[in-house]
Amino acid sequence: MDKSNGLRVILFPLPLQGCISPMLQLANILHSRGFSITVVHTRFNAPKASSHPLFTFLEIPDGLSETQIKDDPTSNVLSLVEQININAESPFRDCLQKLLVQESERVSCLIDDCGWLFTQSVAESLNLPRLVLSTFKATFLNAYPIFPRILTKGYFSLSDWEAEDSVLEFPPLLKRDHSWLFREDGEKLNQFFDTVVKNTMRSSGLLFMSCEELEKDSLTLAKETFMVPVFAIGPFHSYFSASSSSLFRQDDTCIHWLDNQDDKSVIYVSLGSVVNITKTEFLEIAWGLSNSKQCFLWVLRPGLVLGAEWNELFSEGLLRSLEEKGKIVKWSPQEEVLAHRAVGGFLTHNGWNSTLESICEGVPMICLPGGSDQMLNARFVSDVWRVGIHLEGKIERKEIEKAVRMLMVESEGKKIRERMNVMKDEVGRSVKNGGSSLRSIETLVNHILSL
Ligand SMILES: Cc1cn([C@H]2C[C@H](O)[C@@H](COP(=O)(O)OP(=O)(O)O[C@H]3O[C@H](CO)[C@@H](O)[C@H](O)[C@H]3O)O2)c(=O)[nH]c1=O
Ligand SMILES: C[C@@H](CO)CCNc1ncnc2nc[nH]c12
Repeated sequence: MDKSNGLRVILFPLPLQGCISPMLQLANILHSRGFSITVVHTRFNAPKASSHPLFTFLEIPDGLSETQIKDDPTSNVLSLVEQININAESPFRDCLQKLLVQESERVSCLIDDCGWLFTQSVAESLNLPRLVLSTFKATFLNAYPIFPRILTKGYFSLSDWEAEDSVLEFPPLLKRDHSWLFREDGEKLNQFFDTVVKNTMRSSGLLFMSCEELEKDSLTLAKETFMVPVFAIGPFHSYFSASSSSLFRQDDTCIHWLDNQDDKSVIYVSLGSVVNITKTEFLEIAWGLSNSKQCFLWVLRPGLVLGAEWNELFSEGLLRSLEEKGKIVKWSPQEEVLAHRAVGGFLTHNGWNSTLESICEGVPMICLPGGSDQMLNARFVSDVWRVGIHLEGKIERKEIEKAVRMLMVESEGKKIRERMNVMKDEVGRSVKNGGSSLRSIETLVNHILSL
């Protein structure tokens, strides 16, 4: 670890697993460059301070009641983000004000999630520079300013069969992806995106957990769109594991189970921390996996299936046939799983973190996006990079069985795997000596020092 440079950076993640992990990776990167780190966080989904002894953690109230927390507010991300944006504003302002007075080191800047709507104004009122972290692919954030145009085109109401062709405004998205993109109220989203865009344009810089090897053009476009310095500083998974920021207890028994499986024989199945599926979809996935006759490791997160606690929907017969070939856990150490020699494929919802982790470990994917940026990530994986198979929203046992077999045993799968190996090496170079992300971090550090 480098020695301290006498400066402190304040970080403030959104309280979602997919936002906390990249923020703590950023914390590790900046700490390794000599910055002291304070992480301000809500009580809800508080990161585990004990996993990060090098950083200072400060909790602020978020106004969520015990009943709201018990009902799992992450089941509607936009409502949650709206609610905590209202509740956390004044506690955050108080906390930041106190910090700036009490802190013995000079505070260089605030870096927080693009989903916080009040932090730009708070930082300005305290004369503190603010940088923005987007936990999405840059292509997705670039779509925020053109959202009103997309909205008026009416793609959202198209039904699947009308919508095979691509969207001029937002490649490589297909029109049919749009009905899924945002299942929320368009006007509400419009306002949200508009605020994010305006705040980002007032900020001192924009950070992405991404790299030039993945999206050079989108990064250039982001610079032009938001007119602030842009830094692509990832993917750093092989250096600072995202799993160390896990909010839930990881079931490590799956690693021992993987140890007993053949090389590249297991399909890992996980839909991330917020996506929900219906009971019917859940059973179709279960039968699809079982009928594929391939080994699988399935993260069945409590709360994943709407209206179910955990695995009570399995009949005894189905459970028995699942257990022949599979292992089911509530939460996995995902990066360790993807890095395991026995894992040969990843059936994923294509959250940006999962997508990056899969690329870093060279694991080809089956894409089952659940909405928002996942629709876009999935198109890149299947249609642009061609390192995965898209289920096209068909959560049907036959389709799942077909895709699993195609990826794991057929010659098409072999080609996809070869392309993924090439991509893994390319993207891996970004964080090695002389790589684009390492250079970007150097520029970022100098930028922060100049603020
Ligand atoms: C289910 C499961 C997840 N994880 C980790 C892997 C990832 O680092 C992280 C999940 O992040 P993501 O793959 O981005 O997915 P998710 O939780 O849905 O993330 C949200 O935030 C992401 C980043 O903004 C978005 O790209 C997604 O669309 C959004 O839904 O949690 C585990 O370590 N073990 C697990 O069992
Ligand atoms: C409807 C969503 C757009 O997908 C906006 C609020 N959600 C979010 N806003 C900002 N960062 C996020 N990281 C994960 N979810 C996020």
